[in-house]
Amino acid sequence: MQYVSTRGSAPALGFEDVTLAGLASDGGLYVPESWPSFSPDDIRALSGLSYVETAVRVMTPFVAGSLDEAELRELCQAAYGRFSHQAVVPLVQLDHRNWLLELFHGPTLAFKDVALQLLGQLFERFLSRRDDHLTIVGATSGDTGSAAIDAVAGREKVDIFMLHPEGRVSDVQRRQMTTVRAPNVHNIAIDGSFDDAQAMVKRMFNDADFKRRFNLSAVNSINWARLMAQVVYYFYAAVRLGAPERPVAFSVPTGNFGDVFAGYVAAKMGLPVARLIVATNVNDILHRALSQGDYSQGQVVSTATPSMDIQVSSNFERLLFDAGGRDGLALAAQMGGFEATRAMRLTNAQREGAAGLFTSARIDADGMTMAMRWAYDAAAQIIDPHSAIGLAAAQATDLDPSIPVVTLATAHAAKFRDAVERATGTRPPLPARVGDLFAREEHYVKLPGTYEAVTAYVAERATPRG
Ligand SMILES: Cc1ncc(COP(=O)(O)O)c(C=O)c1O
Ligand SMILES: N[C@@H](CCOP(=O)(O)O)C(=O)O
Repeated sequence: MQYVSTRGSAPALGFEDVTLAGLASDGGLYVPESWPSFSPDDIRALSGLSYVETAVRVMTPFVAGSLDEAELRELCQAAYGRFSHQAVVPLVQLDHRNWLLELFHGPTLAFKDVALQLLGQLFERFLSRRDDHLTIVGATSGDTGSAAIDAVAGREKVDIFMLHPEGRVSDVQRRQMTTVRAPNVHNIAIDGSFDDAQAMVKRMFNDADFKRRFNLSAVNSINWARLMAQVVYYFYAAVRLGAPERPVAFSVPTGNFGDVFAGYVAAKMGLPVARLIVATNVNDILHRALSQGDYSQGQVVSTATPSMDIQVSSNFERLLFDAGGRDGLALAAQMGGFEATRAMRLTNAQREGAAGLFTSARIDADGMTMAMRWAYDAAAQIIDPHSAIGLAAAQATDLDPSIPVVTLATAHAAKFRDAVERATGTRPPLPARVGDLFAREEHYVKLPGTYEAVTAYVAERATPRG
């Protein structure tokens, strides 16, 4: 399998190189040169398989040329062996039509673990083949940071620098990052938003000299391997609900457009996905883009769903590329325009290409609270605010009532205890695996939100290439 850049001028690479590169050298994102195809029989054959075996079947075409099936299985077993639920991602029924796919049973209690536990294994395997060292720089609005740190803490061939927006993540999220004691882990709180942090990370990748000197790689969903691992659970859930015979809709709380783009990939591979509901909070750039063609960056507003307080969604570029006809050079010009003016209109081809599968909803604080209360009162489920945004969007979307709707439950309620308590009157306890979080000592630096301050900090501590 070869991968091409959404901006059309970086060299095509195989899976191993794409995983280690993160962002393409022309500033674009890597996507497979064509989508693997699963026939109805291939999908039927997934029925009854464990999560690990489903993962091996779904991901094998994407890693071809870099890992054989036995190697992939070994890495998946190591990654998903650390989940606390036998099913890895259990499905829970809420009513006759609504389901939750619980993606938060990994070590750091959010869906990010599903991909990042595997990415940690992939880095280790590929680096041992080439005797190399990586510097990971990442941006987090709360969950990617802890999941990535957990996946690479203590690994000899990797240093990780994680930027989070100071004061804009929950206490549990911050402590999950800053209480990890390992010499290769560096936490940086910046004065700014997640968007500022993400822009800095991309700028470091686009500085060819800096990228080469420190051998930068990415753990954010700009890294293709992140999305590949997330495609698996769409297959796993849909097969349990009757695919390929019965189509299934998914509602996805969305920020950086990675999770829902993985659903698009599953549909492109042949999974009968009836709808992908893009659920945003009031930071609604994606809702405006999909419903009106207006992709313009608004001011970020802090909400009770901090992980989705995002106004520039990295992976939307992947959709614009694929749905718009895969013209990389045209997209490079369009994205250049966005980077200069912070606004762009989708082309007709991009809008039509997305319209067949996507629908969107913007959910405000009241909608989120009502969904949390409904899940608690009607189905005895305590859900986190992000999952509630997804559930509210599912309930607001008009669909054929015979189609099951799966809301992706992206985080454990305990990560957002104050918001959950406000909505339901119940304070979720911290699960045993993070039970002593508030007794541990925190380690992080605060830096001004400038590129110069952050790169100077990284350059002083990262291992330069020999
Ligand atoms: C709990 C939670 N829900 C939803 C999202 C949004 O996912 P994505 O950025 O892949 O759209 C995030 C962060 O990305 C998150 O941490
Ligand atoms: N919500 C994310 C933001 C980063 O998204 P990613 O999927 O691109 O890593 C977070 O929790 O950090």
